[in-house]
Amino acid sequence: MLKLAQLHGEPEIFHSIQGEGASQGTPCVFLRLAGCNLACSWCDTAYSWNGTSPAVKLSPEEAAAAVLHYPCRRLVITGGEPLVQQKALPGLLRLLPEHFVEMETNGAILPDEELLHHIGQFNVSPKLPHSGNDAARAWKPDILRRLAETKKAWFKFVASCEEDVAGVLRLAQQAGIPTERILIMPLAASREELDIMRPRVVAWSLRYGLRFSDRLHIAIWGSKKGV
Ligand SMILES: Nc1nc2[nH]cc(C(=O)O)c2c(=O)[nH]1
Ligand code: SF4
Ligand SMILES: [Mg+2]
Repeated sequence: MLKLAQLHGEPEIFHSIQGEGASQGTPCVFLRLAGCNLACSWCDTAYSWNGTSPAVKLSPEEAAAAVLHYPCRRLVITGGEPLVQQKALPGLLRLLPEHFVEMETNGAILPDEELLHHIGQFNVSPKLPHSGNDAARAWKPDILRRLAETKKAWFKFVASCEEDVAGVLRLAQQAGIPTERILIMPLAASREELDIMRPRVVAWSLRYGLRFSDRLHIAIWGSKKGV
């Protein structure tokens, strides 16, 4: 069984454009799993792991049917941290052989070989000290190195100040992350915060030669969930 986040009384599966990262703007079906191995102070999906909204259990067949409801052959598996449930995922992905699958992950759990085979793109978002997590739990250079070696991974870092960006470059080097695979993204939970942060992050992106990622779903829908 898969445990999905619950939103408005339903398992959270929705159709939207990818709001962040290397495939920003692409139509995708999103499936949000419950549970996380970290606890970021600014998490925008805490309801998926902090117990305020109980998870919904779906069989692989039920989850695949809900995904296939949408006329879209690109799937984003997100959370929470989807790799907490990695053993249950091949059963779902075998039922979706025509889908290209992206996974949003915090990069602190290593996907096994079977899952590496199924996932076409990892959107890795390693957590910096400003996330409030214990660094030894959140920053796993060996796992990030392995993900970088797959050549399927992009690394998006949430930045709130210029020191964060300098830190990203230092840490990325330590974890074997190629500079051209890094994106920096504004820390923002609302459209207002995003409007303030976007020009700052763009200026850092130019200064440090790093790719910028917007957060289109926040720009368009604000802090609304399930979009
Ligand atoms: N449109 C849209 N794009 C997203 N990219 C990553 C998301 C996430 O919550 O992981 C997300 C999300 O929740 N919505
Ligand atoms: S890793 Fe992601 S889902 Fe988990 S607490 Fe941090 S932001 Fe939230
Ligand atoms: Mg998110």
